[in-house]
Amino acid sequence: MNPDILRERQNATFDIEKLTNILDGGAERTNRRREIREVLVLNDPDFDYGTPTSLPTMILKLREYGISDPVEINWYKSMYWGTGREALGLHYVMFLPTLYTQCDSEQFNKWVPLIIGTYAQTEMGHGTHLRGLETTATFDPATQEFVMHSPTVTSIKWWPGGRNPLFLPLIFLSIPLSASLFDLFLSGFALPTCSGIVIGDIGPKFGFDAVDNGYLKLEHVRIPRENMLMKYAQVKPDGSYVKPLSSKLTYGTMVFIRSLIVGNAGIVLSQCCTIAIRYSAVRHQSEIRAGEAEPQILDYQTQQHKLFPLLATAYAFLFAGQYMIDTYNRISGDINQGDLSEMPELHALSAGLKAFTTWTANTGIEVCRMSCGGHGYSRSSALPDIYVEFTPSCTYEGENTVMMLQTARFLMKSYRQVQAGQQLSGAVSYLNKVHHRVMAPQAVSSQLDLNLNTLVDLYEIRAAMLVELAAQSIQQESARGKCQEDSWNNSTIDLVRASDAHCHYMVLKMFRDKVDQIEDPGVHSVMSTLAHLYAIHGMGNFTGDFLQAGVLTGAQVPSVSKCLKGLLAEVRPSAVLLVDAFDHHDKMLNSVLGRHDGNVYEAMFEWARSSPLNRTEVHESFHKHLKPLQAKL
Ligand SMILES: CCCCC/C=C\C/C=C\C/C=C\C/C=C\C/C=C\CC/C=C/C(=O)SCCNC(=O)CCNC(=O)[C@H](O)C(C)(C)COP(=O)(O)OP(=O)(O)OC[C@H]1O[C@@H](n2cnc3c(N)ncnc32)[C@H](O)[C@@H]1OP(=O)(O)O
Ligand SMILES: Cc1cc2nc3c(=O)[nH]c(=O)nc-3n(C[C@H](O)[C@H](O)[C@H](O)COP(=O)(O)OP(=O)(O)OC[C@H]3O[C@@H](n4cnc5c(N)ncnc54)[C@H](O)[C@@H]3O)c2cc1C
Repeated sequence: MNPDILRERQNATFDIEKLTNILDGGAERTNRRREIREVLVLNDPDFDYGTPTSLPTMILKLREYGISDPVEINWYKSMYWGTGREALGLHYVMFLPTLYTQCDSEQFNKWVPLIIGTYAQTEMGHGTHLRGLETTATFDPATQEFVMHSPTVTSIKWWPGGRNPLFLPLIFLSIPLSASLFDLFLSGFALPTCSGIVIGDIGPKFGFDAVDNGYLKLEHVRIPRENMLMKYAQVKPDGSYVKPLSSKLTYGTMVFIRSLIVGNAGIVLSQCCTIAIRYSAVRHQSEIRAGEAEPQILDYQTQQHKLFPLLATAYAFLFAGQYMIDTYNRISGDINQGDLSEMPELHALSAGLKAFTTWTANTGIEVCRMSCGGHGYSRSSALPDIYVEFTPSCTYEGENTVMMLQTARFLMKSYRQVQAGQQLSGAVSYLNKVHHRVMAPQAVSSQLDLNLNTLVDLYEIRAAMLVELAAQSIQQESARGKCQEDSWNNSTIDLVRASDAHCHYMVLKMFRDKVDQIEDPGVHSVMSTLAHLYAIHGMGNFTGDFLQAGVLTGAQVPSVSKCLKGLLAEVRPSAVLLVDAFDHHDKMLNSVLGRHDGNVYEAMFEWARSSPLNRTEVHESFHKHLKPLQAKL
């Protein structure tokens, strides 16, 4: 083991295993996750790590081991495939969940055990604006069929992931059927028997290469009436239409996956922090004091400033992900029982946190990569591949700006309810105080009150202020004679800013609540330090907001920076231990720089030597191209 890494792991001030247990949701979950990883994957003789041919093996193994719990499926898949996406991802996180939530019982029993499928909602002309989808579904009572058709080039289904070229069970959305906006259809197209179907691949992408994103053009293709997913809405044999409780129930899968993405952003950021911080502990470069040995780059304050706030953010997002999925499970359970009262709040929370966490993690991956210098640009670091695979999450499952504006819709509606004298509950209850809060500057002291609860309050006031400013912008636009839609559009910069601040407050609040639950003194202390770092770092980035909200004075601004520096130094001794607690296995991280043993240079040389370009002393291209040319010169 590299001596630097060894030294970093001595004198731990907290129990790493206990922190890993907290991240997993308990010691039993940690043990089960490791059992799946060590026994069912790594020690399985059939396991050939992540090669395409192993996809069928993976499916059969999941059945052989009786792994059916969605989270355990994901543990197995992520160990099998490492940090990359894989062809079945969409099947597990969109196709199956849609069948689980939108099939009636007969359809569920008929289809769920049997098929692998994709989710074709987006069209070439519309991804965000679902009411603009053009694919038609016309019911033919004479034959009890729906005629599916792509009337225009822009209506061609575009992007469905995992578009199996041979057999194409897919769920797709078509344009409105009477009062309902969308209905989901399951269409088992076995290509040889279905004319009128044109499918193909949409071509090379920025990444996401393990997933074959395709296109689908339908020319008056007929499918049985029974293929409409009929849990919430039905078309009867006589063509009459039974409306769903809410047209938004069709959007349920998107809410589910957005809820998952919040935790996934935390996982991906934790992977990158593991790589960058372990590497920074073994990389020596330049000098701090003339004549002394080159220091670990982790001892440079700028390196700490790049990485430690991201480390704190990774923990924050992992805890936010736990909260999000718990909230999703609770509210979707109520929805299943017919209680839709919290559906708008679930939509607003999942949409906003999905955008907030993916935007932040996306930027953070690049900071981690660049903090590793040239070796960060090498594929051996895994960081370029992680970035390429993660960055579309800012676009898919709801483009982030659009998602932030969905949250803003909910915030504006809540603000108007407060103005009308209503008492709010839930995540927006802080708006109840928006008119009564004394936003006077804190005590004249130039010292910041570092109590975590106080910091949460400051973020709450900042969010409330920005919500009010956005609402006032809309009111000012209306007062200038703008229609409601133009008043909204002319305020969307403020609206996104308000949603971002709302999400920032929510994430810090969740972090604080999680820290409050931690009983072990050592773990509580180090997590409290990270939560403070997360809060203070945000205050440094958005100082203007806190000054404008009147909760920070000009005299206190220097202490924000001073406090930040102190917290960076406080985290330094525990940095490697904090990434060890994420418990990412070398095989899954697949990074020469992030190895648990820190033996980077030896591994990098071996990695380079294994390159196909190094299979022969002289590359074949010399003999094929250069040598003949030299002979002619
Ligand atoms: C078996 C399970 C296995 C689980 C495994 C466990 C773990 C997995 C681990 C990791 C996985 C993590 C991540 C996964 C990684 C990758 C995922 C894999 C692949 C990704 C492939 C990508 C797929 C896709 O992209 S599918 C297509 C996605 N498309 C969208 O999201 C469309 C976005 N656009 C919209 O949603 C629409 O703009 C809009 C928001 C619906 C707006 O609609 P519209 O009506 O036009 O506008 P509004 O007038 O604004 O809204 C009207 C009204 O409706 C309310 N509303 C809107 N949406 C919803 C909703 N979803 N729910 C509830 N209510 C909604 C809105 O608030 C408004 O209401 P109001 O009028 O009262 O204000
Ligand atoms: C890797 C990948 C995989 C995908 N997999 C699937 C899949 O399996 N199935 C599927 O159905 N789809 C899939 N998609 C498609 C994805 O869901 C859409 O790309 C996404 O919903 C965005 O829609 P769009 O591409 O039409 O972008 P647009 O909505 O055209 O966005 C372009 C720009 O317009 C802005 N904009 C749009 N509307 C508004 C508004 N109301 N207010 C302000 N600004 C706005 C956006 O902010 C953005 O800046 C995938 C996409 C990617 C990248």
